[in-house]
Amino acid sequence: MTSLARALSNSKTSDAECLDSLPNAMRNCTLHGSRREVRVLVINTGGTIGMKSHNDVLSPESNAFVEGLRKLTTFHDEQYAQDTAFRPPRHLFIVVYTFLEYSPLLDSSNMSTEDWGKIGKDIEKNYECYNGFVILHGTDTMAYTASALSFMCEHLGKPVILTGSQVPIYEMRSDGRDNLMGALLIAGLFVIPEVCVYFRNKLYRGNRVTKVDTGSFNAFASPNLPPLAKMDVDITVNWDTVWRANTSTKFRVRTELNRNVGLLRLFPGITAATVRSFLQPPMEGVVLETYGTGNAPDNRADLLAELKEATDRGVIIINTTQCLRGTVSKVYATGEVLYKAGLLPGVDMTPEAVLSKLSYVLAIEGLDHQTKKKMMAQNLRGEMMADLAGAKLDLSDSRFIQVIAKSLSISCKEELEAIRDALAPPLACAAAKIGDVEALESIREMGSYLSVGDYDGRTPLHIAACEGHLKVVQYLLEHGSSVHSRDRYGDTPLSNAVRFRRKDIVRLLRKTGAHLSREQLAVSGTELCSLAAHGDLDGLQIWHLAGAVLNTPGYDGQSALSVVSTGVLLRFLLLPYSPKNTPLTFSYNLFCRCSSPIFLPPHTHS
Ligand SMILES: NC(=O)C[C@H](N)C(=O)O
Repeated sequence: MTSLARALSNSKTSDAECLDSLPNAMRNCTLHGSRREVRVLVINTGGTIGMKSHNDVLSPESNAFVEGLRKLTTFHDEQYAQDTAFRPPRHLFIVVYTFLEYSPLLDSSNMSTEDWGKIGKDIEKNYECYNGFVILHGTDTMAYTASALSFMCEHLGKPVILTGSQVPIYEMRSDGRDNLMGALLIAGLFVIPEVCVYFRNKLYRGNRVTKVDTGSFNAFASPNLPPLAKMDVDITVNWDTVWRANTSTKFRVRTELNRNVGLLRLFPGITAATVRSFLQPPMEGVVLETYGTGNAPDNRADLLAELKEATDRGVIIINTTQCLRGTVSKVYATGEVLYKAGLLPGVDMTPEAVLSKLSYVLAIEGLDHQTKKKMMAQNLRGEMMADLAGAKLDLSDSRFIQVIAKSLSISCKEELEAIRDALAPPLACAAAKIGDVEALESIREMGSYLSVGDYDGRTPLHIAACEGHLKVVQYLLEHGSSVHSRDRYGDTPLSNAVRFRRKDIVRLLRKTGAHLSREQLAVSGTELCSLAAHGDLDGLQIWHLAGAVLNTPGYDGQSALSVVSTGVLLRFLLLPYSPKNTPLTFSYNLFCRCSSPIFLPPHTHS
């Protein structure tokens, strides 16, 4: 453990102590200030990836992972860490990652709901400092943790990627190195706002996976949803499948979980007494694993009566299939009896996802029983197939695409889709520029992703933020645009709104969880001093709204507060101020939550 990591694990350590123990590498990294530097927080909870063998059995080894990685040149670029003058060429990315190691490290069989809460809270605490998060975790219960985190993380806008391995990373033949490298790259370079599992070159939605193999490196499957991304020679992200945030609410983690839930697997000959005792209070939510498309014996009145009695009492029972793939539906009389007994269909959810969804929904205070049942039937985080009735895209419905297709003599579906994908981003940007919500809606109806940027990586949200079109910004946020997208200059919609002084948009973006990046905060001191020196109250106000801290020193060590004239200062202090919205200070963000960083060598990203 580094001295800083040790300082961090002591909750009584003051911020000043943390700063004192800051290693040189960390100080250096603040000087790099490259726009191509992305930051990832790795939370190490344990699992085989960091285990060593003692008396022929594997168990987690504390304080060994970081030092082990430092010795691997692919995982740590010492030269970059030391060379403060080095500026990477513009087409290269540097992934700077930091470890937060839990104590004790756990075999994932020892994980509990409290551990899920701790991970969630650590993501929340560090949310603004990092582009993405990697959770090192044992494979045995990874599907449960990934599902639970997917529900606990509300309005998530950044990637949270769980990974681990089947063989410890210290061994000659280990899948851990590839898994960690892939997870770091995706967490750092892609805005995939989901809790995911990365394993064996594939990125899966976390609440869709299940562990299917004890011995293969291909340990996970996502039977009802294709992978979100594949890391072959190229990294291919299936953006059509990626879950969109659809929100203008800030990220938060809900750690309250109801533990009165359970899984019951039906088998021929199960007795009514077994079912009765399982459904006894305090049980509140049950995942019933049934046969095939959700079937149970319809010639067992005793069993069905126990189920009915429990649902009448308010126990929520979800009908899921024992099959690995497929969905629950009302095809057979043996399935219909379960609907009549008050069970809800689990559609195509995995048992892990249903269990954690129940645990999450049942713990939400202030919801009546009916609302909780309704939530269980809703697709909250992409955990189940949406109701597709009427949602099927028919490209020929779109007149615009039809006209273009006709003039190019194109008729096959693939070619039409290619045209749509090529045209949609610039069209959406043009619609955002003129504030045309209806045009954006039509483009979205064609099946296009409104977060895709133009040739400069500028998304419709960047453009609407510059132009000050509040309604468009609101619409885009509610339809999957990410507040964290960065254009080729490293600018975010928030920094654009600040530059063009769009206060109402800055407020909305902040409410949604947008924040200034480390680089923007680092230069904010000088910018604020300049605004203060010119008596530009409006400019100071907008930076303040965006989260800049007014006493951040500029290049000469002076802050805006020391530069500003008294008149302006007094006017400024009259601004409405809510302690809840106070941004974390720069030094707190940057140093006190970080242990010593490790540098990945530059990665070419096409
Ligand atoms: N491959 C693994 O990580 C298995 C280990 N028992 C764990 O879940 O922690």
